[in-house]
Amino acid sequence: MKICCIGAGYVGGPTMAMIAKQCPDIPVHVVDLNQERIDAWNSDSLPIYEPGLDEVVREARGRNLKFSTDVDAAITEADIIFMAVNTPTKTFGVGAGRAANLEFVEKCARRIAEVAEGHKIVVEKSTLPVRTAEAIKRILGAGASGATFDVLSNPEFLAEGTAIDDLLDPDRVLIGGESTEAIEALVNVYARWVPREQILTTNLWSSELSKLTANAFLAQRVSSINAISALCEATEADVDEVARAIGMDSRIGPKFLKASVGFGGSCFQKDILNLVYLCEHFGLREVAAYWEQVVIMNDYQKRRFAEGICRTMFSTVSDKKIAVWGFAFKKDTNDTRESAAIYVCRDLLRERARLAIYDPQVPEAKIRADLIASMSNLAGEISDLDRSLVEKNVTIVGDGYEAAKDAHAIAVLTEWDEFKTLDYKKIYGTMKAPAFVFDGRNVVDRKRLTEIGFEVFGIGKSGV
Ligand SMILES: NC(=O)C1=CN([C@@H]2O[C@H](COP(=O)(O)OP(=O)(O)OC[C@H]3O[C@@H](n4cnc5c(N)ncnc54)[C@H](O)[C@@H]3O)[C@@H](O)[C@H]2O)C=CC1
Ligand SMILES: O=C(O)[C@H]1O[C@H](OP(=O)(O)OP(=O)(O)OC[C@H]2O[C@@H](n3ccc(=O)[nH]c3=O)[C@H](O)[C@@H]2O)[C@H](O)[C@@H](O)[C@@H]1O
Repeated sequence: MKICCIGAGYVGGPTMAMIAKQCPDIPVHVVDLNQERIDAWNSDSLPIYEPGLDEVVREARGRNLKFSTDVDAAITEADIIFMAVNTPTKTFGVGAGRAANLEFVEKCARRIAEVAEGHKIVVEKSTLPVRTAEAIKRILGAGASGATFDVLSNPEFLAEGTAIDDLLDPDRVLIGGESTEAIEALVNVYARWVPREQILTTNLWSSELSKLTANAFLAQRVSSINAISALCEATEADVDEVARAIGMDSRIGPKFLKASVGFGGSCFQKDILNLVYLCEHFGLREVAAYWEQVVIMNDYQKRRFAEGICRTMFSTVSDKKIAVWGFAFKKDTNDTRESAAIYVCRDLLRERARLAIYDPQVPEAKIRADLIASMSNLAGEISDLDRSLVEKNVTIVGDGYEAAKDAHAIAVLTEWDEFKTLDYKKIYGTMKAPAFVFDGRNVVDRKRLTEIGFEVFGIGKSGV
């Protein structure tokens, strides 16, 4: 048995590294069109930051884990082919801004149809709209090579920052398909380390839809607690106390109730918008509107945070220095896709603030590229004014202290652990007074900081 995976990104890389680690006798070949990414996977500096990933890759790479750009060879050799390519929101044509762009998945399927021989199991690892497998089966079936295929859906539930633990000890593995033999072949791979009762098998469509539904439910919890955070701020209730009180109800549960500046990441928004598009496609207008509200609430939360900063700082942040702590969409990742920080920074820049941004993992070029992109229109155009705001009003610095020096305010946008243990007395001494802290993640010790002299505003805490 041999495995290949097309797409060496945040999902393809870690999932295949884990399979290779747990199944030393199965050769695993991960391929990508992006040479730079493959080179990084073959180096000591992996393309993604993920706690524990280095060790897993180091153990398996060179033994039974290989990274290359030779897509055709990988397809030809493999018995099981995973497709873990990106499925971003469409930015053009019908469904722009909502539907998933299936171009990359379709290209994979066409390549497989062209070069495969014999029998292959093709696994949808990417997150896809329900009934995509129907299209994939047709594309594979139209190939001239005479190869035969089974298509399975095996969505991935790992979260960034905890990917290795999630892969090692998943709540469940989900496999949807039509052929019992194909399902069994994939079950046997995961069963090397995941207890059988946690490997769920379903029909293809339930599996595809379960992935979108899981992300929609998770994001809905964040939007729900964020909606309540606004009410807390108006009523002197404390959102962490409310979350704790409701989370102790075993029917609600305590996880995913952390109020924040808004959820980010490559998937929540795109998957919900995709769900909304699907519902509209099937004429389910009320269902579409229900789920869309989760994204609308998230946009409101990001906007509300930036507006709160301006309002609190005497209604102007123009020419004021604001330290931005954290740019990744959550801690323990270098991923910035859809990070709330991008939109908060954009709004502050448009108010002419000067930003000193620090993130322990995100490189300067990435931060600047994200800010430029956030100011561009759909055609990718950016006004001279917006470009000069990113060029002149943004500096990227090496730590939280440097960011806060001479600043009027600190905005905490990612919950990196290091922000809990900084020397706040020292920081206070270097800032302009009154020194504001806007904690978008509720990570700082409000009481201590207030005693030092800071004016602290949190999410769902009375104040901002
Ligand atoms: N990022 C995450 O934490 C999770 C993502 N997912 C889903 O997994 C899928 C992949 O996501 P990411 O890994 O984050 O994306 P990514 O953008 O990090 O990686 C995708 C990779 O596929 C490559 N690629 C695209 N077309 C190709 C082709 N025709 N041949 C070879 N390589 C090709 C790209 O060069 C890129 O390196 C998406 O559908 C996403 O929704 C699911 C669970 C978690
Ligand atoms: O399909 C995907 O891509 C993945 O999306 C999420 O994983 P991820 O986006 O990596 O990270 P999460 O931990 O879910 O956080 C998402 C966002 O919500 C925010 N969040 C999360 C939890 C919470 O209580 N409050 C909150 O604001 C985080 O800060 C982050 O910005 C899901 O948790 C994974 O199960 C799924 O596989």
